[in-house]
Amino acid sequence: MQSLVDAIREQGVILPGGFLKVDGLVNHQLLPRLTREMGVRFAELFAPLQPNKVLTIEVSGIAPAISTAMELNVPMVYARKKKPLTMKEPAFTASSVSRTKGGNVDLFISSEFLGPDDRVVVIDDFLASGGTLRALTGMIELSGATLLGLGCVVEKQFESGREHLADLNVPIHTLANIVRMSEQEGIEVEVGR
Ligand SMILES: O=P(O)(O)OC[C@H]1O[C@H](OP(=O)(O)OP(=O)(O)O)[C@H](O)[C@@H]1O
Ligand SMILES: O=c1[nH]c(=O)c2nc[nH]c2[nH]1
Repeated sequence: MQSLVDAIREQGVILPGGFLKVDGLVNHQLLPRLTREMGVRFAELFAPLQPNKVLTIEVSGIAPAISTAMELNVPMVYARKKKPLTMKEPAFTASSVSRTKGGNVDLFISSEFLGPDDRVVVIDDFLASGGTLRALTGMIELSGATLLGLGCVVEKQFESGREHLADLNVPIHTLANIVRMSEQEGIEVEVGR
């Protein structure tokens, strides 16, 4: 998605520890036109698989996921990082690591909203190590739903998440790909794959 690549070139900041700050478009402030375009692109890529649900994880996955779900006209469910008292049992759970906040997080999805009839596309903001997507796909498996594909707004190719998830045997689509980045050479970003 060229508009996203341009925005990352303009606004992306490299932080210590291999983090890319794109708070002005993905992780703090959201830009309606850009977010809508993300959904349109993901919907084009995944519609042929006939999903009936989009799954993501709070918090930064929600915007691209709802944009995609609106285009596909299917419900969007997000995994919660704290179990609310309104959540009906049984809930599917998994553990993942919060990359930006540090530490382990427990994830919860109610069996009310994910089950064997669901054909699911997972959308998130970043594909880095792939750990978060692994946790989400584990919950899909527990629920008996079918995983159709994975979509992320930004891929950090140098963290090899795509390779780590290859055994899932589903299409992985990203909208912008960070090939490499360093404080000396800057951000090398290309249209996703
Ligand atoms: O591929 P991985 O190595 O798992 O990294 C990607 C994950 O890291 C971030 O989550 P985080 O909990 O840090 O942030 P958020 O609360 O903004 O969603 C991001 O939102 C992805 O979910
Ligand atoms: O804002 C972010 N920047 C990153 O580099 C990153 N990697 C995983 N999750 C991330 N979130």
